[in-house]
Order: sequence, then structure tokens, then C-alpha cells
Amino acid sequence: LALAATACGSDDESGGSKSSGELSGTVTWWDTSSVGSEDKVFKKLAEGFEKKHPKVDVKYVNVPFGEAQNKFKNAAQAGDGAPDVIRSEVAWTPDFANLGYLAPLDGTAALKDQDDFLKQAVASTKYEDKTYAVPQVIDSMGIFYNKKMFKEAGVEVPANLDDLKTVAKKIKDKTGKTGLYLRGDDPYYFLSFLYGEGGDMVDAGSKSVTIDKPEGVKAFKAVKELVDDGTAKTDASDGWENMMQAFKNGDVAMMINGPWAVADTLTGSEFTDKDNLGVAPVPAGSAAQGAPQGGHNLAVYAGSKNLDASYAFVEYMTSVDSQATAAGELNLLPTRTSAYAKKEAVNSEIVGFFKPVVETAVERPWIPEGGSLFEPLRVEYTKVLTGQTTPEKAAKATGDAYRKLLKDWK
Ligand SMILES: C[C@H]1O[C@H](O[C@H]2[C@H](O)[C@@H](O)[C@@H](O[C@H]3[C@H](O)[C@@H](O)[C@@H](O[C@H]4[C@H](O)[C@@H](O)[C@@H](O)O[C@@H]4CO)O[C@@H]3CO)O[C@@H]2CO)[C@H](O)[C@H](O)[C@@H]1N[C@H]1C[C@@H](CO)[C@H](O)[C@@H](O)[C@@H]1O
Repeated sequence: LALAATACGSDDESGGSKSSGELSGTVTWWDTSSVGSEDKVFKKLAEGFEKKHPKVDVKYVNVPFGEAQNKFKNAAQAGDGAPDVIRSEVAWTPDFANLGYLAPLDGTAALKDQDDFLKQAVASTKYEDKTYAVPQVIDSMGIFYNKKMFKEAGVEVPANLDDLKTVAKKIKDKTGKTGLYLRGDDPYYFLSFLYGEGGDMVDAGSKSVTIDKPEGVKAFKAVKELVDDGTAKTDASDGWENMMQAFKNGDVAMMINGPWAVADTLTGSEFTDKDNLGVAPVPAGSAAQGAPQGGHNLAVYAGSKNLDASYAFVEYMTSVDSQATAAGELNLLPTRTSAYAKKEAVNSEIVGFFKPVVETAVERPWIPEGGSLFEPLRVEYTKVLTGQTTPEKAAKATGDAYRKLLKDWK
């Protein structure tokens, strides 16, 4: 029987069989990339896989970033409707792995040349000594600035918060515009300020909550001041759209953002000449300078009926050539060291800037609860920026919420 099974391949409902070693059947892929910019490139790459494996049909499904995590968990839990492959954000991966929703990839065709991956990118794909995903993109954050507006105001890139205030003041005096757009409805945009004051959300090593330490209070004070003194403008909702419009239209001279924003930014009226876009390290705080690590992995659903084609698809989409294409067309950062030597990456000024930034980005704890730390922080962060709570109360409330999420943490 075993021989027969091997000879005729693992026939299954979706027809994914490997009788002649040829892959077949369907692979449904949930991609969370931005519609209108990133999705086009990833869709095209998926079509390249189909050309290479004519008997495989890739069903490309774009699921919005804010919905995909819970949508996948619900479908996987129900055993109905989960995709074969999901673009799993770095914090979702340990969460899904812990729930048993991802196929371990060690020893499968999904993993090729593992030593070629950046170690920071690999970290979020490991859970309890197994590999549950393959890194697709890694990212961090920097200051995006409008060179023309800087020239008009006669200012340089700010290295720290004091410079940021001075630069913003000069821009306001000279052009009437606000210096910085600080996104207020997504606490990921707060992290570089938290790190700048020597703080962090938690310390996984000592299993302690640190957001409510003095450094956390100082960080909340720092961002509140930026808004109160007119250095930055912010919104309590629709932050992404408002930030992108303000920066693309030249209503603000700076925003803090990451490589995933570049393709959309370059469609802005201010950046028809793409050389007008400058990127620089996030400003240092009173104690340190650091940007967060983000990114996305590709993972295979444990209940997939077409594992072989799914493994091959993941390998293809995270290959050097696929990563070089994403670098060239979208300025996204590869997770393979070898991809940085490809001409598409070498020719991207954005990739060149962000490479050392991601290499020194502040590591996050890749624990199942890691992603759920953002919601309680978002509530308090937004309230601080809109004057609805004080830095002290925000830090305390966030810390209390974290200790409810992280049982037995100090
Ligand atoms: C609240 C969320 O907190 C965390 O997310 C952190 C995240 O961990 C951080 O790393 C950071 O992510 C970076 C990201 O690394 C960076 O690449 C970029 O991503 C680009 C793409 O590049 C671009 O292609 C496109 O996709 O667009 C992407 C987004 O622009 O920017 C991201 C930052 O935006 O910041 C996230 C927080 O935002 C949780 O993980 C949850 O996500 C949680 N949301 C849940 C909430 C549930 C209901 O409560 C709801 O039911 C659930 O469905 C929701 O999932």
C-alpha cells in the first residue's frame, strides 16, 4: 500500500498529486499587501509560479492587513475556508504556530538555503524549535522627508527630538506648514519614541512588563509635547490615509514610516520627481535611538490539502529572484542576504538606506501574545495625543492591561 501511495503520489481532494513528481491542484494564497501598489507585484510573482508549474492554479486572495489575522484564526479553528498559504505578519506567526494552525516546514521543499536569511528575519519564524514560516520581507522605520520643503526652510534632517522641534518651527515660520505627521491611531508609530527614551513594551528575558516604568512615561510625555507645541499633527482615526495624503501633498514636511509606504508615497504630487523623497534614521530620544522591527512571513496552513504545492509556492515567493523583484519594483527589503547583491536591490536607494536600519532594529519578543500588546497601547497612546489622558495614567493603564495578558509576568 505504502509503495502504491508513493508511486501514484498523495492524491487528494484538490487534485494536488505528485504522480510524475509534477505538482498540481490549487494553492489558495491570502496576501495582505497594500492594494494598488504592492498587490500588483505579488500577484505577478504568483503568476510566475504558475508558469513554472502549469498544473498548479494559484488562487490569489487579497485580505486587508487589519482583518487577515482573525479571519485566518476563525477559518482554521472552524476547519473551513482557511487558505493553503497566508502572508503571516511577524507577530502573527508565533500566535498561529502556538494554536497549531501552521504546518512545520523543517525538511520540506519550502525551506531552501536557510543560512541565506537574515537572522533577525528568521527569529519570528521559529517556535518551540520548529520552523513555521519563511521570511518574505523585513522592515523598520525612518523619517521620510520632503527635500524641497527642507531646502525652502533652510533646515537639515533632525537627529534628535530637540532638532525635530527646531526644524519644525523653522518650517512653520518659513512655509506655514507643520513639520511632522505623527500617526496617532497605530502605536507601532510610537515605538521609536519609546525606544528613544530607553523604554520598551516588555522585557521578555526577565518576563517583566516595562511600558509603565519611568522611561515609558517619558516617551508618552515626549510625543504629547510634539503635538502640543505644534511640531507634529496627528489624528485619532484614519491615520494611514491622513498621514499619506498630508505627506504626498506637501501639507507636512516629514512622516515616520517604513518601506511599505514608499510605492504609495511616490504617487504623490510632491514626489513625481522621486529624488525629492529623503529617508533618514528616526530621531534619537533623550536616552537612545532605535526603530522597531516589522515584516511578513509566508506560512502554510496545517490543514492544507495540497501541502507539496504549498511548500513549493512558499519557496518560490521567498526566493532570491522574487525578493529582488520586490526590492526593485516596491523598494521592499529582502530577507535573504544574497538578494541584497542583486542589481534591483543595489539600485534602490531606499533598500540601501534601510538595510543597516533593519540590521540594528530593536528586536521584539516573538511570543504568541506579542501582537496583542498593541491594542491596549493603541487605546492609551491615542488618548495621550488627543489630551484625553496623562502620560502617567497611560503608562499605568497599559502596564495593567499587559499583566492581564501576560499571566505571571512581573
Ligand atoms: C493592532 C494590531 O497589532 C499588532 O500589529 C502590529 C504588528 O505586529 C507590528 O509588527 C506592526 O506592523 C507593521 C508591519 O510589520 C509593517 O510591515 C507594516 O505593515 C504593512 C505591510 O507592510 C503592507 O504590506 C500592508 O499589509 O499594510 C501593512 C500595514 O500598513 O506596518 C505595520 C504597522 O502598521 O504594527 C502593527 C500594529 O499596527 C498585531 O500583530 C495585530 O496585527 C493587531 N491587529 C489585529 C487586531 C484585531 C482586532 O483587535 C483584528 O481582529 C486582527 O485581525 C488584527 O490583526
